Amino acid sequence: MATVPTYYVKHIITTNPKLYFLHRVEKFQSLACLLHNQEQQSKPTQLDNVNKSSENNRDAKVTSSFFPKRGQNLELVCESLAFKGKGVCKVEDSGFILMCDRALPGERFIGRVTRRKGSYAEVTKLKTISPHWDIVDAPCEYASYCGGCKTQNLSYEAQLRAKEQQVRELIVHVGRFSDKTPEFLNTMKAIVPCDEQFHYRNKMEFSFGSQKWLPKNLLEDKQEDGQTYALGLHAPGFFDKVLNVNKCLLQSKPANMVLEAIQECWRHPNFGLTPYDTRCHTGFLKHLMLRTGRNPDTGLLELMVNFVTSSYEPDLLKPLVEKVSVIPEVVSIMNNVNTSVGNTSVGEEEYTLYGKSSITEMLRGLIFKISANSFFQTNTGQADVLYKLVEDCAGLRGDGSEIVLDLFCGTGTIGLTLAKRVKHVYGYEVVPQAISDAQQNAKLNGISNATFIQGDLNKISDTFGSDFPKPDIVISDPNRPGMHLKLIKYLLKLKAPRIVYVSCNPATCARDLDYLCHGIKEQNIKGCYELKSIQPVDMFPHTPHIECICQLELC
Ligand SMILES: C[S@@+](CC[C@H](N)C(=O)[O-])C[C@H]1O[C@@H](n2cnc3c(N)ncnc32)[C@H](O)[C@@H]1O
Repeated sequence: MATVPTYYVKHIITTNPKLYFLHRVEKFQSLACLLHNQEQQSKPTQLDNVNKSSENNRDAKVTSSFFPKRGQNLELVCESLAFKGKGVCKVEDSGFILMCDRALPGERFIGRVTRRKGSYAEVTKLKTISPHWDIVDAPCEYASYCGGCKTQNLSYEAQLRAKEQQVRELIVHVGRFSDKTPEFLNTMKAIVPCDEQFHYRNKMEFSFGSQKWLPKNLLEDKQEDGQTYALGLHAPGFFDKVLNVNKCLLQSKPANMVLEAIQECWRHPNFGLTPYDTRCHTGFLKHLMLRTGRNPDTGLLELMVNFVTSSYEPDLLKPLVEKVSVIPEVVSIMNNVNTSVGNTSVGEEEYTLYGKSSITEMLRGLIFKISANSFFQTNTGQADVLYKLVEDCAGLRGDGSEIVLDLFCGTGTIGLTLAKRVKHVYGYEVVPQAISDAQQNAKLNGISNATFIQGDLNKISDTFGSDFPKPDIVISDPNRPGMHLKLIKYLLKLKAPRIVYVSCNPATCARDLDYLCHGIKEQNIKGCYELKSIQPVDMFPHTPHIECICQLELC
């Protein structure tokens, strides 16, 4: 029988959060079984007791292997946070793992098993018996049911601890780095907190929907207005239901003024505006994207409002444009027209309805132009901190002699912030618009030693690298799936003296670090890097996202 190579399985597992979790759970499971077998088999377990008292219990002889069953109610304690901020609960003795959305470390609660997935099960929280450790009041009225800020009622210090612990576990279990050596203490740095824990997002995308969503306990009180149309955030797990939101504490104050102004008027019957219905593909308004930047001359906030619609009908948008253009910070109103049935906000056509077609932002002393669809780090303040750390890890000599290869360069931000201290920067990126923004950003800042090339780094050929000199430093900042194996192999062959790996997914990051440092055994490829440091950075308080900067040096 043909076997699938382990490196391939590992690559797939860490790219897919669900599979990754399963894999991790299986590791815990085997450990738990091992420990369990060493214990006295006759000892009654808490698990047995729960089974016996359960209404669903058919037979007192039911063994732990049949546990838990779908629909069963259990009393659980959350131990830690895992992927996507889900709470991890273990059944005492058996170590069976249950995952519960919105359960926080230390919380004792009653949960109902909704799905059993092989070696772990999913649970829905029914009732909290005693709250989690480090409980705080969530300032946002939607925090307990909006999918965005899952940990707003966990103290910020506890959020940081949980994130740091996740990175550490991944580096040890997936990356195969030992945390038992004295060097590990120096390698694994403490997480860098975010100074601004609210109003830090410079971009928010809200959706218009024809079906307002409310959690069950609020249905009776709040749907008296008879309104079914909503503008807000997608209900967790639903592509067609929208939680109506009048204010989001993660975005800037002027962005909230725009949201409120639109909420006040868009349903007015005289305007004839309809939300796009994602099931029957009718309706006009799809998304409202709000981007906040800063004017480089005055330092004042400036806002772009982008309406994503299913067709181009500027007259229909006129009342909304009039309403928001009076807000002093609004300097750009755009219309992206997206005729596809998909949920994306990038339009096939783009129109300027008011003011300019882009806004600006400042980062590490440079000015960046941001258009409606260009990628830009969503937390500007913390991006400044992140880029400073990247520069430190790059360890530039500063004599203008080095070559930097900036992989997944987006609009060129990292490479451009390093350009003044190096000989040349070569940036690679798949999105053509981002490349053109990067070139304009270089011009805007008077930088002539940066070249940006459009290309797909998942599809590199054997000739990749022939059009630039061997780099001294490689910066790699991929999106969540991490680096493709082809790119890893290229880097192992290239042997640049230093790699700075910036990651927004610690699972794929740990996997890629394992390849670069320990090699790919099945392919007889040796690793040739040493992990010098791994620095988690909190870019997004109250959410499960974690950024990491890793410094690697050629052995
Ligand atoms: C996390 S962002 C980093 C952007 C940039 N370094 C920054 O800090 O603003 C990842 C970037 O990788 C790009 N990207 C994703 N897949 C890619 C691929 N296969 N080839 C090249 N670029 C890709 C995305 O378009 C995005 O701009």
